[in-house]
Amino acid sequence: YEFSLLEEHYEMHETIGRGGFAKVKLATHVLTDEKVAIKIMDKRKLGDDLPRVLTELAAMKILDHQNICRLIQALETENYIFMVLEYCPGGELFDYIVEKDRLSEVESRSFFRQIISAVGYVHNLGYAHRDLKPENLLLDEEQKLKLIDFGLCAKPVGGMDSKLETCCGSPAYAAPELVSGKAYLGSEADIWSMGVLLYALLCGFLPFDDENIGHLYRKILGGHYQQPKWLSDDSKKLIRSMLQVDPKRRISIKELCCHPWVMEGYDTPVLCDTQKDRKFLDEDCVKEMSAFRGVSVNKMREALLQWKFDFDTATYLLLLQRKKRGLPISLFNVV
Ligand SMILES: COc1cccc(Nc2ncc(-c3ccc(C(=O)NCC(=O)Nc4ccccc4)cc3)c(OCC3CCNCC3)n2)c1
Repeated sequence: YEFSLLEEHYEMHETIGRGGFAKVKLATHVLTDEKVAIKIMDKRKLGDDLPRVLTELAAMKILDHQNICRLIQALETENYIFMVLEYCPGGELFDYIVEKDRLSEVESRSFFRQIISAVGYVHNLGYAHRDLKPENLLLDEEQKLKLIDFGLCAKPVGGMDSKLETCCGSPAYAAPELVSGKAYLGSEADIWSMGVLLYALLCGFLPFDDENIGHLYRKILGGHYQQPKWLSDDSKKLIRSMLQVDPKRRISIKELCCHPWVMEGYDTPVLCDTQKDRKFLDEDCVKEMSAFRGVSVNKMREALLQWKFDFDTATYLLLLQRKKRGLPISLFNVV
């Protein structure tokens, strides 16, 4: 029934994640044999959260950055919304840190620069993420980070939302102004969460942690945390500048991009703009698709440049992914 259209193009596999009201299944795009993650949302269960999902879908169609998990196709049926998303074979950054106990300053810096770039890009578009944590940072096949918003908490900046802990699980990464239910700026709250993230990368545990949620809130509002002896002075200073209880005293994204600790070993500040350009299409992929679909190259290019996130957009993006991985992109012998 509603899944049949999807199942013509994707072979569904196991569920790899369950969020508030979303389920994510691993799937294979039949035509290109590429793996994808399909987020399935039941509109009947979404209730008054439906507008938030439509906001996220609209955001995903705009977000186009090398460190953000990209939308491949969007499909709406009577009762479901399907988001076909880039599959990240490396899994969650959370598991990567747990496995390695904690990361070196060099590796933490490499990851943190990618996080700054992705969050800065989202902020420049007027969005805030609001749920930055290692579970929402995935690793692709080149160990690059991809930001996702699994808990469906992405909202336009400035929104007041005291329901955070309900839709986004543990508030260990949540800023003081957020846990105290005050009105807050999403971009400032994201900086606090990035401070908690950097601490988690360098230490392997959280700065504020307590199984009793009341004690956890008190620790966050107090802003006191341990400084393990292995932390360098520069990393302690950087973390301190992000974990400022008063949001107005917190370092900004712009200052982060060229902070001495962030710049160490690199000769360029972090760039928050995208390296992708939607006006440019890969001609090999367009040609392959036009031959396969029996339409002219110009017609195929025109259709793809509309970025409708339909089955053609999906085939194009997954062919491009294959090409980037050095795999053949001929569609005829894949079917
Ligand atoms: C190999 O073992 C493993 C093990 C685990 C995972 C994987 N791979 C793997 N790849 C891709 C996904 C995925 C991508 C995007 C979205 C999403 O919700 N996008 C929407 C989105 O990103 N909005 C947005 C982004 C930025 C700003 C604003 C809005 C959801 C899921 C995945 O999910 C599994 C969950 C499991 C629970 N923790 C989180 C990930 N898993 C692989």
